[in-house]
Amino acid sequence: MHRHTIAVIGTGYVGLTAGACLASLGHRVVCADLDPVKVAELGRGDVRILEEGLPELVQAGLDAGRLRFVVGAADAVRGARTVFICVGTPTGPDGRADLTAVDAVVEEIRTLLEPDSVLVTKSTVPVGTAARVTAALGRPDVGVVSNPEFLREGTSVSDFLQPDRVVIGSDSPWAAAQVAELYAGVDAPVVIADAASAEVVKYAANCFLAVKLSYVNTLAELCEEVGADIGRVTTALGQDHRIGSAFLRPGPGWGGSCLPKDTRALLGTADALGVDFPLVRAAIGTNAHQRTRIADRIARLCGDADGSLAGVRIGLLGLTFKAGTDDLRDSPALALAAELARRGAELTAHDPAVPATRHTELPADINVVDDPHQAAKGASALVLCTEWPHYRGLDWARIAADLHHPVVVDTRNHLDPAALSAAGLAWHGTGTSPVEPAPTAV
Ligand SMILES: NC(=O)c1ccc[n+]([C@@H]2O[C@H](COP(=O)([O-])OP(=O)(O)OC[C@H]3O[C@@H](n4cnc5c(N)ncnc54)[C@H](O)[C@@H]3O)[C@@H](O)[C@H]2O)c1
Ligand SMILES: O=c1ccn([C@@H]2O[C@H](COP(=O)(O)OP(=O)(O)O[C@H]3O[C@H](CO)[C@@H](O)[C@H](O)[C@H]3O)[C@@H](O)[C@H]2O)c(=O)[nH]1
Repeated sequence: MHRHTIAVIGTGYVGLTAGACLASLGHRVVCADLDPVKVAELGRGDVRILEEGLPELVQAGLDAGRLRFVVGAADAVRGARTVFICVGTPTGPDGRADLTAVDAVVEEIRTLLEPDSVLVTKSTVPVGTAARVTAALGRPDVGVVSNPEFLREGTSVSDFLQPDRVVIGSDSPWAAAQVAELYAGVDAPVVIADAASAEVVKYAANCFLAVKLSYVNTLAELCEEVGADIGRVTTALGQDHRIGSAFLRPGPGWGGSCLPKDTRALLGTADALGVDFPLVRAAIGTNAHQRTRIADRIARLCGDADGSLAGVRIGLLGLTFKAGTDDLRDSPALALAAELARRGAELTAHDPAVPATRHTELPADINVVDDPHQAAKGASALVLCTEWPHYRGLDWARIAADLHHPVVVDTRNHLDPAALSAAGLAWHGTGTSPVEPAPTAV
């Protein structure tokens, strides 16, 4: 395998994972970020994000002398044959992806790129960006490639090294081939496409997943109305290989740094092109409906008939957008918390990845505690928002004694209803019938 010299610009979830994984494949990688504190920490092997296996991989890269961290893109691109842009592309004021950071990197390195090198966008960027980058570069010798990233937070390393596929899009076949070579050590199909198709694939995948989840969440609502069980429905549904069993778990809605912003961005692109995409719009609307639906349910259980929760104390288990990550961006738990607070609830929350010291990142009306049992103390309901595995093993008898009302709302059907019932708690799952406290327990 050829060993390449690579620059990675941006050391967030994607850049740091890509940098460390590419180094583990034998390449020499220089990662750049704007934040000097982060660069110094990473240079010491100090990884501040929660990603399984990433600290070890970064340390191994540093020890082998194959991974370095520098401040600023300019320093990183010197001597690099391939440069990956991995900076953020958040939602802009019009709903479309804001390309300010991508444009800034291109402007910064335009004249510094090595002759005949390749510039790759790994950031999620709207269709047309490769053409825009090519025009801004003004460097006919430099190949421009779209190589969208499909990793999930929490499992970023294994997703990067064992992906379902690698997508490489370019209008320059030599540049696509050069990027494909970097993945020689990865056992996955490589899809070579034109740049526009590669850019579309990324949004197509995330929006499909969002549609699938909104579909499931509405099915769950339907199941509640008719007395069916969403677990049984999705098991049978997923056995149809045309549908697949992944991504069928109902919950408080889909969140995170990608699905919400990428659905908005695809709609923005479609709108700008005069293409109506009602499916994606409906998926977003259905997702926003989940917080209202769950808050209505909580209000029925321990608030007023009019939906108010004035002065009602609620305990929340989980704040991150899913288990296994410390990321709070667009978390459905926070959306639900905001809705509950709007109705007057007093909130105490626990999350293993959000110690009380991170309270400054949260709305002031959420009291963060470091012990899940504390979240239950004096609350009228305990609401599970994030599926952290250890929540299954909580001391339910103690929680039953501490709760003001013995009610647990499990938005993800993560807990064991029998264990809760035996401890004297009512379990209210999603898309299924509630389980009342066992008569012997009360
Ligand atoms: N987070 C994910 O799971 C995921 C997965 C696939 C794709 N993506 C996409 O990848 C991109 C990055 O996402 P992320 O979650 O890693 O973002 P992030 O916000 O965690 O990290 C971005 C990093 O880029 C740095 N940066 C910004 N401008 C820079 C510049 N001019 N020079 C050097 N560094 C700069 C920032 O300081 C930050 O550290 C986005 O487009 C996102 O949509 C994210
Ligand atoms: O059955 C499921 C699966 C997921 N979710 C929720 O859906 C959201 C997104 O989950 P996931 O896709 O695992 O999170 P991300 O890490 O944001 O990954 C998505 O977004 C990334 C950024 O674009 C892509 O690279 C990934 O392929 C894509 O899965 C979270 O709130 C999950 O709790 C459910 O409610 N039920």
